[in-house]
Amino acid sequence: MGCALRMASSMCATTPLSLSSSLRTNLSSSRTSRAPLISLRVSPIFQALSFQSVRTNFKNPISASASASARMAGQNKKIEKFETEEEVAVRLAKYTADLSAKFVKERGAFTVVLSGGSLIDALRKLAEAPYKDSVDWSKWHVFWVDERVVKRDHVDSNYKLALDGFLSKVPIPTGQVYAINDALSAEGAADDYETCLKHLVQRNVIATSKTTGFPKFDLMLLGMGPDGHLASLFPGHPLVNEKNKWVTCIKDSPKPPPERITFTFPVINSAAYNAMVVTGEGKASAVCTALGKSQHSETLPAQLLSAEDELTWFLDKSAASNL
Ligand SMILES: O=C1O[C@H](COP(=O)(O)O)[C@@H](O)[C@H](O)[C@H]1O
Repeated sequence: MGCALRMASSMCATTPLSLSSSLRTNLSSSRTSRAPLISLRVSPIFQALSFQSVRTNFKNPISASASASARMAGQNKKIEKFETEEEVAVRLAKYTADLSAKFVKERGAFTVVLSGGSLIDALRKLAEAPYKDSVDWSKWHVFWVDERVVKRDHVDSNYKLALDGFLSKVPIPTGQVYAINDALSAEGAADDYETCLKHLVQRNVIATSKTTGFPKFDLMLLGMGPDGHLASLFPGHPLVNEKNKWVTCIKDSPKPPPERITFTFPVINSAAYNAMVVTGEGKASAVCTALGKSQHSETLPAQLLSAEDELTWFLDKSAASNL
């Protein structure tokens, strides 16, 4: 695709600058929409990347005709159903681009949280025309709702997945992609990421929820496993009940790899907009339970998902087949 990625920062895992100074470095360096390569010694959490645009052809950008949208009574929860996964991807691109425009207009920045897994492929249309050129990528700040404790170039890395499938195709400033520090232990990486978020909240890059006091990301783009897990919050695991921490770690994930870090529910549910994107028949049963249409012996994490402004479930026909 002619897409070039250059690792730009000098990683400083052993002797990082203080977070506040590394943050200053990155925020100031990211004021230009195409940030130059940075060769400062910065905390690895503020990894700097450089992206080169690619050209793609994309016809018939919006065809959400098969969408059946239903707002659930009395809740800020919507379900949008589509015939195919392709239509989900088309709709998700427009939905995300529209929210980007809204938040850039309202607050001059757009804070977007990515998950790993199938979500990244579902974002593919956003890196194509018309959005590739119409979205103000310079205002995007990108975070991860969960990450595996592996090196960033490891096949299991959610960062690598997003980089290869989406981030390397759009010109988001290098200092605004907040990868997790892959040189730290699970506990260390979770603490480091939470500290990073706190600095960005202080600077109002990330908003704060007036209701909960937790960070209020503009949009989280989430996926759900067939077992009903989201982020790295798994059914029956005590982390599902965490009430205080923003970011925590799990060392016994039932889905490999076992060590991960994850946002907690107070942070996830404080997001302005949460988009849960689910496709495929293998998830139909969990979708049914998560949306309260069937019972399960234990509460699935996906059942606990909400949002401050609006939660939308984007489903293809297969995922919605038990509803
Ligand atoms: O392990 C993970 O799984 C979930 C779901 O992945 P999917 O491939 O079934 O969509 C994902 O959302 C999460 O970020 C990831 O770490």
